[in-house]
Amino acid sequence: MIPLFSSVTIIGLGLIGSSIARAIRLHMPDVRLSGYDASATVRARAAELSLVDDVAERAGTAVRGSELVILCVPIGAMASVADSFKTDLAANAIVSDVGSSKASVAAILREALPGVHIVPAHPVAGTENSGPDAGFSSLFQGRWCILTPPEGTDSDIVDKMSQFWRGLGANVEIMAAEHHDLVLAVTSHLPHLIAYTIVGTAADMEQVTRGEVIKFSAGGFRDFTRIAASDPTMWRDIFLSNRDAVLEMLQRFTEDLTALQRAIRWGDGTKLFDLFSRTRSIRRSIIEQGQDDAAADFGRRH
Ligand SMILES: NC(=O)c1ccc[n+]([C@@H]2O[C@H](COP(=O)([O-])OP(=O)(O)OC[C@H]3O[C@@H](n4cnc5c(N)ncnc54)[C@H](O)[C@@H]3O)[C@@H](O)[C@H]2O)c1
Ligand SMILES: O=C(O)C(=O)C[C@]1(C(=O)O)C=C[C@@H](O)C=C1
Repeated sequence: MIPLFSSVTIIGLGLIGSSIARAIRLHMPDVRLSGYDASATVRARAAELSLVDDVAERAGTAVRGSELVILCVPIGAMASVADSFKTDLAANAIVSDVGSSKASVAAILREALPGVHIVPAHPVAGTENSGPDAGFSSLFQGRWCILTPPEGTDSDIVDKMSQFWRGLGANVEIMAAEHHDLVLAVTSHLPHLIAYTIVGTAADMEQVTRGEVIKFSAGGFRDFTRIAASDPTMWRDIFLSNRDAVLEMLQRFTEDLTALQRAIRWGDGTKLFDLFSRTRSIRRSIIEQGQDDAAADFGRRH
């Protein structure tokens, strides 16, 4: 296969950046990889792990001569990072990112990098862990990567980015950034908000329950604590950047929760049973589609 890119730069060498680097090494071994991270500790660790061929001391040095630059930093850092390397970008370089919300990141990149080919992406794969040691090469295997190219993007460039993600093992879907943000608000952002809330509430209850919440945590609560252990910076930025879609979904959710509260208060067992049966079948169809936790479980174990 003709290599899609001869050189790729990864800015931000944490969970996602280091997983992309590892997957490129595995599936596209001829690609010249360079990287940069704002943290000197992460840069040193990336060099120790040989995640990339060159760990630069500046973002501008890392992107020089690169055909593809992927921003793997928290959403709140996208604008300043893009600004820091814009004068060093090669002509015709493609810039992409992996941010978990898309419309606001696309606007930030468009403004910071006028005239540059920008193809925002979101690999819908991850774990609650962060940093260069948390990444693994199979993270994207069989997972979705959603591309949200702005209208008018050259179709050859979109095809190239689709092939790139397929090359890393992902399935690719293309959609509008606003639609992505609405879908992910319900499938990813709201579940995280619920997990953060319930773990916070339980922690606040510790005095009343004499420490027994943590002591007897098993099953349901334990699953929530995994999600609620996710990176605070990353999730703060997701909620601030996808505010409108999250608030809309939260409104719907609150209404549904109130309906369940009524069902419990009035002893409406049929309503509860019907909902729980419907949700059980949703879980089963997710498993049948092969979208279970296999990749994330692998990452947690290794
Ligand atoms: N964690 C997930 O499950 C997941 C999944 C898909 C997409 N994402 C998105 O990927 C991005 C990165 O998330 P992650 O989980 O890899 O986080 P991470 O904390 O593991 O890594 C982020 C890295 O970016 C570096 N960084 C921060 N500011 C920087 C700057 N200004 N310049 C250069 N480096 C900087 C940090 O030092 C860190 O090493 C986020 O935008 C997030 O929304 C995360
Ligand atoms: O499995 C997890 O730990 C995740 O939360 C991963 C998850 C998700 O919600 O599915 C989190 C945020 C990303 O943008 C993509 C994936």
